[in-house]
Amino acid sequence: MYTFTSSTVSKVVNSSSSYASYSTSWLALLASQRCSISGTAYNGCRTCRLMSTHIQNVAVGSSTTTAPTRQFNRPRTHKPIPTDIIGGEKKTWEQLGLRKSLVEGLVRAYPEAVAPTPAQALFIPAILEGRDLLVKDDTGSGKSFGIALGLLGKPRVKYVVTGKAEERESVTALVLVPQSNLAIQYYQWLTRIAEGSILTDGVGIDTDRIVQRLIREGQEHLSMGLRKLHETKPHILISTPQAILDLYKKDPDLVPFQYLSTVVVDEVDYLIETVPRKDPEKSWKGSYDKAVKKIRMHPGPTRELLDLIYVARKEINSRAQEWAWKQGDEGPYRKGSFVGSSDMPGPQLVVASATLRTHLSNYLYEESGWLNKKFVMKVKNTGSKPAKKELEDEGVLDERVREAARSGRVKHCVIEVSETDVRNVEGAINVEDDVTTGMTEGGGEKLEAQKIFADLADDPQQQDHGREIQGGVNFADGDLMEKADEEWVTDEFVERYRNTPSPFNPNALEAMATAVALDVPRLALLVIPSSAPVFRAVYELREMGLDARVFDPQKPSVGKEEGEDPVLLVTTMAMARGLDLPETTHVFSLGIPEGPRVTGRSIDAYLHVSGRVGRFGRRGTVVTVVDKEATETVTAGERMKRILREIGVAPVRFRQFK
Ligand SMILES: Nc1ncnc2c1ncn2[C@@H]1O[C@H](COP(=O)(O)OP(=O)(O)OP(=O)(O)O)[C@@H](O)[C@H]1O
Repeated sequence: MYTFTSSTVSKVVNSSSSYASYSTSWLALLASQRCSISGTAYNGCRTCRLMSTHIQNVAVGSSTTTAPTRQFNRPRTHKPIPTDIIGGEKKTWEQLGLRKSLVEGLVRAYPEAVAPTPAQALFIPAILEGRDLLVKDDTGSGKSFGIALGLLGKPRVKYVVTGKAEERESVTALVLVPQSNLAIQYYQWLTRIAEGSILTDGVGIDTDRIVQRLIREGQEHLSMGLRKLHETKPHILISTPQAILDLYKKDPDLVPFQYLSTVVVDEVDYLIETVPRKDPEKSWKGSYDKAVKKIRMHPGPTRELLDLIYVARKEINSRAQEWAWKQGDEGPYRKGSFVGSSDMPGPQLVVASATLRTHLSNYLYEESGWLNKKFVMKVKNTGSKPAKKELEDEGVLDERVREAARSGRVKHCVIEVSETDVRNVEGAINVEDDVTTGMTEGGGEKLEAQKIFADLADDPQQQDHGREIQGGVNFADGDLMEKADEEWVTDEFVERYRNTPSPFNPNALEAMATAVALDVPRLALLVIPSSAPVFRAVYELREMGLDARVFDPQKPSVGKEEGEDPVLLVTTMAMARGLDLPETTHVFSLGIPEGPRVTGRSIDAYLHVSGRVGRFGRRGTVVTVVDKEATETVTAGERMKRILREIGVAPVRFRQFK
């Protein structure tokens, strides 16, 4: 499907003149090894010589040799090499290989982090060892936090400038994230831990030497981050793939890829799009082909960047694969071969997400060419869930999902709204008050839902919210956002919003506002579609009397006192990925995330949205508000029930509604 080897190299190389130095280091490495394919010395192997000529040619911009291109549908003959590892032993932080001062810093900054989770106990040593890693575990289980710790535990990369005696520091680890909120979160964790450990070390702190972020935040351009990066090279650089690509094209020496020790791709399934393989005989093959073609034409910045960083690995993996197809199992991976040993060129690659579907895993292992296949570890769900298939065979799935809904820490509610009615989706199960959700904990006053609706209905201003435009029309706040201050709202905003129809369904907003007023003790999060205007949503919710605010990761703790009005933070699906807001008890979603159809994508999207609560053993409530009007035979409520069933739970009744 996705061809790599020479075409990628040429593409990559043509876009950058500094590729030459990068490929030279790889060639030196190649020359010092025996060929893994022919088994002869590198210089005596025809394939190696061909390859090196090819790489040298493309490095100077004159690709003449064509390396073999992999065909997507060739049979896979080699055995899968990585082993899945589930769970791990209980260990202390020190036993994982983290140095004492770092652990002291961690415990000082995060006293609750007394011990690593089973998954962290597995992947932190693997990070320190330099293994490639695929980490898939529940939302809020500590993946990103553990990865950040592992990176802090790695030795600093230094290099000697040719002709000079001095050593220079280079960026050791590059953390790629989809958006600025997650970058800020990483940054905050890392600086807090580093500050704690430096206190222990008894030396001053230069945060810029430890971590920097290079990312566009709001209206801020990259220039500030670039200035810092020019002055000091951090141990860990957090950025987006696009920002690093832009930087590489402009100034490839600022973050030289050949010195990187680790590349982390967090929320990998968001950053790299893949599609499930389909049976060529089936009728929907056409749509699959179309999707594949689209990805080939627009591979996206993450693929582009990783192709660039792992260009040498791609060539080696590709040749090894070719060899395997010709020779049968294992050949290129045999003992003593440098393919797949820790000597493989390129930095360690760590990818993580709560949702890592098989097609993405397959792509990473079999097609991307980025992984060091013999030195890779897969750490997956440490919570044990029975396979859905097994449950279905036994005919117990429904009972199991109902039980999971009753006993789970997170309650999933689905509310259907129409012009005249707001009610729980049919079949939502009742749970005891004390196990519900934090609904009663320190909570807001118990108001009657009907009363609030009556109030809203009486308010002529609320009735004015137009219904002409609904769902997903983006009234980009554009220029106005620039002027938004702490309080976010200016007269200009108000003026514009008053005079334009709302893109939101007013019934859904009202129902949600009511649920917040009735049930949220202090802090909740509203996640709206990525294309929807956040400021507008905040404006409308404020008009309804809620303390709604645009989510700002720089001040996530709202710090309201008990008894005060709850705060509702508003953000988009894209900006919510990976966010950790421990104080949040409720998350609201307007409509089916990535809906309206039930697909792997919408199920994963729901998992990420709902995963903003119930993190690290906490409890929480997820409320999805959908439109009752059935535009098709299946209502949105029924679709949401299907999504919940897919993730192993049933809807729970939101008790203040019918
Ligand atoms: N070993 C630990 N002990 C106590 N708290 C921890 C530990 N590891 C992580 N945490 C806390 O767990 C919370 C969730 O961590 P993190 O954001 O890394 O989860 P995640 O698995 O990456 O979630 P998502 O999939 O949503 O991105 C954070 O508040 C973090 O401080």
